[in-house]
Amino acid sequence: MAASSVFRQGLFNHKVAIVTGGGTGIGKAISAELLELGCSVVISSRKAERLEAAAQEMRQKIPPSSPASVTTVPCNIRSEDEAREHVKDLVSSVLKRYGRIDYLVNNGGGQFSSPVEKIASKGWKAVIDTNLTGTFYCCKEVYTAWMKQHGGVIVNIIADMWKGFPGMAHTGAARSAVDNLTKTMAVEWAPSGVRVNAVAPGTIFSKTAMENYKEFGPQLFKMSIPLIPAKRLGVPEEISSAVCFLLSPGASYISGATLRVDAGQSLYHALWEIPADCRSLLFSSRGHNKPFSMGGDHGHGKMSMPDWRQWKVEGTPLEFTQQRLTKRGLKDPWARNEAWRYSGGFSRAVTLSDVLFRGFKWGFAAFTVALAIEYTMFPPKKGGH
Ligand SMILES: CCCCCCCCC/C=C/C(=O)SCCNC(=O)CCNC(=O)[C@H](O)C(C)(C)COP(=O)(O)OP(=O)(O)OC[C@H]1O[C@@H](n2cnc3c(N)ncnc32)[C@H](O)[C@@H]1OP(=O)(O)O
Ligand SMILES: NC(=O)C1=CN([C@@H]2O[C@H](COP(=O)(O)OP(=O)(O)OC[C@H]3O[C@@H](n4cnc5c(N)ncnc54)[C@H](OP(=O)(O)O)[C@@H]3O)[C@@H](O)[C@H]2O)C=CC1
Repeated sequence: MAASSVFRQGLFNHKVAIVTGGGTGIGKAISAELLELGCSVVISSRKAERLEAAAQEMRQKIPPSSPASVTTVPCNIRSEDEAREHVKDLVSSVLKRYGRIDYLVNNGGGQFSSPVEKIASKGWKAVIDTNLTGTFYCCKEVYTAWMKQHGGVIVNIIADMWKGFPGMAHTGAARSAVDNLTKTMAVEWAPSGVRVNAVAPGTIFSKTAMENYKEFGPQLFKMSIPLIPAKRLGVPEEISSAVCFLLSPGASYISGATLRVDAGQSLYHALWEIPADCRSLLFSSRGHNKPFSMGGDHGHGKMSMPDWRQWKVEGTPLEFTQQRLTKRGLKDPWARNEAWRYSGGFSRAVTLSDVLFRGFKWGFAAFTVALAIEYTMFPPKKGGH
């Protein structure tokens, strides 16, 4: 429940909002703050019991004088053919009950952590269908059924995927797509008086968010702390106030924007660790292509500028690359060609021809100068010998 909103009481009196994933974490904080400001909220997600428990809890905090109410509508936004129908039912039941939809907050979503190479196609689809297609369905349905004629405001919750999302590529791709979708809808739906914005949270602690990552959860959230300029995790209420602002008339001239609510996290380090002895196979052979490791202490937050003097040479590039490719089981001629190319063989060949060319060039120049000197000092006698 929102501690206490910084916004004016009654700001959203008689308005109606749908908040997907409104029964837990960030969605619950958004719903609670909207309720506190007088808005009626429909919370919607897959787990009906958990939704109802959250609604009960929030209901108790609504003052009797407030016009606000909270309702639950179970709905799976994930598109497995019938998802579109689920979303249609959600929207029509809200219109039936309240007769209007002023705000839509697409917060429901999530993912599992996995490196790209380990993501199964079913897992990829699950995350894309939830976060991208589910958001699309909700926006489209709310727009066609209500906002097209009456206006409204949409806020999409995305993520800190600005530098890619190593460890969660599927969600990075989906959220990036929603960032783009936000801009398109902002323009296409402007004539209807619909504003569409997004909020990109940093790492926000909630029990449910942490539990999603099972035993890895506590570690994941703890590991994030040093990588956040504020040196702490965010809390759901800090996302909620940004969402309420974007929904409010205070943001009446803001559309198509994505607000990063991450204490500068997206500008700072990334959680994905690259081993200290990493050697890029694509490193140019011009002078710096030797495999290296960095000496000294180059932990997170400590490395400012690499100290080139600390590079240590470990074998020839070709040896290293061959070892690496053999380890990966790449034994075909293509792999060997690649090994040769990436390890600098190609560049060395280019360098050799360059040296030969220069040799010829300077040799020719020297010969011409020598000839000129000889002709000046010993001009040929007229009339021959
Ligand atoms: C390092 C990072 C730095 C990143 C550092 C980031 C810091 C933290 C930032 C926090 C960001 C947040 O969003 S926190 C919010 C977290 N909350 C959520 O994610 C809640 C919603 N999430 C979910 O419901 C699930 O995660 C999601 C996978 C999307 C859907 O789950 P479901 O149970 O509905 O799906 P299922 O049908 O069981 O699974 C579908 C397929 O997905 C795949 N799948 C599902 N879980 C899987 C798993 N743990 N590992 C592999 N694969 C999995 C399998 O292929 C499944 O098929 P089978 O093989 O057949 O089973
Ligand atoms: N916490 C964080 O650090 C960050 C969170 N986010 C995003 O913010 C949003 C809220 O996350 P947060 O509150 O932290 O975590 P939670 O796990 O608490 O919230 C996720 C919510 O989404 C709902 N949901 C998941 N899948 C579906 C579905 N298919 N249909 C309908 N609802 C669904 C869940 O409810 P149910 O299980 O009942 O369906 C749950 O209420 C998510 O989109 C998350 O990815 C983004 C960046 C960082």
